[in-house]
Order: sequence, then C-alpha cells, then structure tokens
Amino acid sequence: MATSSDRGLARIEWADGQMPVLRSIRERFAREQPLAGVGVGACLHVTSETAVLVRTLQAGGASVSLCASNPFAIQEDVAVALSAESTVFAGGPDAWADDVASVLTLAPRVTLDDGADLLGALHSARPDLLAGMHGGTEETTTGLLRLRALEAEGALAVPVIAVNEARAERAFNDRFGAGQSVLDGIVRATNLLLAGQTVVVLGYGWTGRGVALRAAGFGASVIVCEVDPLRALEARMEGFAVMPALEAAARGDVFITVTGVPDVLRGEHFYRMKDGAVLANAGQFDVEISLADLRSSASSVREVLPLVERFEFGDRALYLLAGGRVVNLAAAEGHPAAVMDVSFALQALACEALVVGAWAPGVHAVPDAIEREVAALKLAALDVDIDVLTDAQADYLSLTSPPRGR
Ligand SMILES: NC(=O)c1ccc[n+]([C@@H]2O[C@H](COP(=O)([O-])OP(=O)(O)OC[C@H]3O[C@@H](n4cnc5c(N)ncnc54)[C@H](O)[C@@H]3O)[C@@H](O)[C@H]2O)c1
Repeated sequence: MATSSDRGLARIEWADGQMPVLRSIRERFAREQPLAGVGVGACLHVTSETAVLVRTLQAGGASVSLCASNPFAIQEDVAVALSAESTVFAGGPDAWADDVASVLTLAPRVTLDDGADLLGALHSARPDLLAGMHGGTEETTTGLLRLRALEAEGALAVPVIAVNEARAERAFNDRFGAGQSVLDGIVRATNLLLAGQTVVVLGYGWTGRGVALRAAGFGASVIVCEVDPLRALEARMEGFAVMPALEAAARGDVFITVTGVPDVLRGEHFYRMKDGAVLANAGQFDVEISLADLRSSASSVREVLPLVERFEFGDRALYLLAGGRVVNLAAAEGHPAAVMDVSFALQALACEALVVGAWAPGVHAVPDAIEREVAALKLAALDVDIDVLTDAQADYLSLTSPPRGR
C-alpha cells in the first residue's frame, strides 16, 4: 500500500514534469554550484511545486529549510516526502510560530518569503543574523508593503528582490494562471456552460484581463466594468463591452469581481440582477461582493450544491459561489504547476543573483536579465524559437551587446 511519503513523492514528480524551466535551471545549478554552502530559509506554501524549487536550490549547493507561509496551505504527504531530502518544519496552525523560529535558528543567509514572515521575524527577533545575509526575495504584494514600510523607516537591513512585481510573474501568475483557474473554479462549482452566457468582469487589471480573455475563449459575451479610464479604454479597444456596474447588473448571467476593493457588488446591483445570476469573487479577500447586503436583503438562503448558496429575493434567486472567497482557490486548485514554474524560476535566479552579486539594502526590482532568461527558458520548453537582433540592428539601437533569443 502506498505510504504518505510515496504519495508525496508522486505529487512532486508530477509537478516536476510540468516545470521545465525550473528543471533546466536545476541542471545548470548542479553543474555550476552557485549556491554552494549557502543556507536558504524558505517560508512558502508547502506544496509539490515548492518541493521542486527546494530541489533546484539544493542542486545548486544550498541547504534549504522550509516552513509554511500559510499554516493551512500544507500538503501533508509532500511535507513528509520532502523532509527526507531537506529540513521541513510544517507542524500546522498550532506550531506555525515555532516553525518560523526554527528556520531562523539555522541562520539562513538568503530568505524566500511569501508575506515577509521570515525577514520580518529576522528584523524583530534576530537582528544579529542580518549582517551575515545576502538578502531575500518576496513573492506577495502584502509582504512588499511590510518590507517597504521597514525601508521607509530606514530599518530594512538587507536587499530584497521583489519577485511579485516581475513582468513574467504578473503575466503568468495573474493573467494566465488566475485567468484559467478562476473560470475552472466557477465551472467546477456549477457545471455551467459558459458559451452563450454574458459574463461581467469587474476590474480589468492584471488578473481581470486574464479572466475576461478566457471567458471570451469559452464563448461568453464579456462585459467589463472599471473605474480607471485607461483600463476601461483598453478593455473597449480589446473588444469587450464596457459599462457601469449598475447597467451591467441587469445584463449579466455570471459576475466575477477582481478588483481588490470592497463592496463592488452590493444591494443596488443585486436588485437589478436577473433570476439565476451567479456571483463569484476572484479578488484576494471575501469583501468584493457585499455579503452583508446579500444576507440582509434575501428572504431565504440555502446551500444548493457544495460551494453554491441560493439567495432568494421575492421571485428571483442569486447564486453565490464559495461564500465570496477567492473562487479559484476555494473551488479549484489555484495556479497550475506550469505557472508556479515561472514564479519559482524567478525565485531561484533571484536567489542566485543575491548570492553572486553585490546589492545594497532596500527593495529591488527583478533584474531584466533574469526576466529575459526565464522567458527564454520557457520559450525553449515550448520549443519556440525567436529572432535575434543583427549586429547592425543592435548598433542602430545603440546596444553594446545584442539580446539573445535563447
Ligand atoms: N485569484 C487569484 O489567483 C488572484 C491572482 C492575482 C491577484 N488576485 C487578486 O485580484 C485582485 C486584483 O488584482 P490585480 O493584480 O488584477 O490588481 P490591479 O490593480 O492590476 O487591478 C484591479 C483593477 O480593478 C479596478 N477597480 C478598482 N475598483 C473598482 C470598482 N469599484 N469597479 C470596477 N473596477 C475597479 C482598478 O481600476 C484596477 O484596474 C487583488 O485582490 C489581488 O490580490 C487574485
């Protein structure tokens, strides 16, 4: 019978198969050993994709200790399997603070954060370790807010690479990853046929744009609602209907909020919606669809399917998915491994850059060379070749060395 460790190993191998960019970095790291002897502390989701990143860093000579950035986001079988190869502290919600502290006791010289927990704890509890560090990487907007606040106070003592803001991360994570998985979550929860439906996307930022694109690909008519005139104009020029949410409320069959802003859909919208309209949120927090307005205006509420609640308003009903929580995590599986391949390739190369380069304390953008390398490796994995500037073209553009396709 397969043990928990066997199941974890199988998941890691499956993820590895979807992560060719990280695999090619791992092969180079194994040859070049850029991280030889470096202790890396990682505070990330404990998943099969993270295990592939850990293996990559270890192939480059690092010793990695891992704890969970979200104590509820631990794949137990992966944690068991990975602990045979590296140091894993994944005791769950009750042990979370101890797990973070345990990583710090190993005095990491590079940190990989998903919310600035390790770097935050180093600054508050172990400032003695900061002087010996190469620096850290940060994967989230929230973490960067914390680190930039430290920087503004003059207290950030190490360099941090803002992986979250890389162009490749934005494109893959937000547009392609969330674009697909948000619709996957809606379809899994409802089994709706989206072709022929009117899908209203509220918010046409990095993520909303991906959602709108994929909804159109399913055959839906897409309406975009925005408050930013430039983004609204882009949506219009990209072929979508654009109108205020109050107008869209009467037309939509499926509504998807993806703004990061509270109460984007509220009582006045619910009153205009058609019978049977479906409400889903793809923003980070469950604040974009006003649950208070839904509950206070509905005459009755009941669960009709797992993750689908029916709110009755007189002779009409609206269906709320996943209680308004982020639908691709609640009803599907979040980002595919192929998306995490790009995010974690940026992490691995940023880690290498911190170790081999000289960086001043402060928050830094991901170097353009890393973005290009990750994109080139992904193209190679897709077996796509591209052109290279001729020397004359490069001279014309006054580049000292022409960028390479791959
Ligand atoms: N579900 C996922 O996997 C996933 C992935 C990435 C980001 N997110 C979340 O999605 C949200 C948006 O992220 P983003 O990176 O696209 O941000 P963004 O800032 O690029 O885009 C948000 C857009 O919403 C618009 N907006 C704000 N208020 C609005 C309103 N009342 N009505 C209509 N439009 C409005 C803004 O003008 C902006 O264009 C955030 O909460 C983010 O954390 C979720």
